[in-house]
Amino acid sequence: MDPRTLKIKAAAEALTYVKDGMRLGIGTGSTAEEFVRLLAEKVAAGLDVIGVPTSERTAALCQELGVKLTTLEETPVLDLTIDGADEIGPELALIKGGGGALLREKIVAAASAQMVVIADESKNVDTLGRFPLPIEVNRFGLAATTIAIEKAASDLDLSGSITLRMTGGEAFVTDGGHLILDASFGRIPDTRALSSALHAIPGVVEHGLFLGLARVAILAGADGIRTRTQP
Ligand SMILES: O=C(CO)[C@H](O)[C@H](O)COP(=O)(O)O
Repeated sequence: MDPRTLKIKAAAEALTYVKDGMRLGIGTGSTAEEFVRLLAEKVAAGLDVIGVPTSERTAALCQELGVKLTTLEETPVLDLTIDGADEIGPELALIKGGGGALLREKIVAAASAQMVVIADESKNVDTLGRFPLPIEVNRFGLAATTIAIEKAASDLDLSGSITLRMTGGEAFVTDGGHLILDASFGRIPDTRALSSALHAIPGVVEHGLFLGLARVAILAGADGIRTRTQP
């Protein structure tokens, strides 16, 4: 089955979690975009929901397709966030941020009563870290922040390249105006320790480890849909 079909299947299953009147967090990325397309069809058929987009890109798609939007200022408590992921590990710990929206994605997920992750089976892993961990950093002090991240990683026996994300020959800039460092650690056995160590570095705005946020992962594979849950 081609990758897009799998994404659509996962997105369609996620729609069953959406109920009339819900306040939604709406994720970013190609899988989340399939969800927005299906959601827009339901909205056109009469479903009444309102959403907080996790990126300017998602906001633009929602506006184009007629999905009503709000902000966390107007609607600070959400019922459900649907979003993709780059990796889904034990206890539904995630790596996110491949699309560069990790800061807003984490804020929106944390403001939601439930987070449902949608992906194809290839994103399910035994240990997080094969996908480079996105770390959003302030522009100021980039070199010093990078050294501090290397030191924090080394203290946890993690090593690997840490590279500034580029796009079209220029540094990638997030919706919040920050930069992204992609850290290729290979394996991250202790995600909580790394999360705490990164949060302790002043130039780190946020990182792509999503711990204790996802409650459901909908995984689409050649054999059908599999749902993983985390109490
Ligand atoms: O975290 C993300 C964006 O910041 C995305 O959810 C993640 O990169 C997965 O994207 P895709 O569905 O395109 O594989």
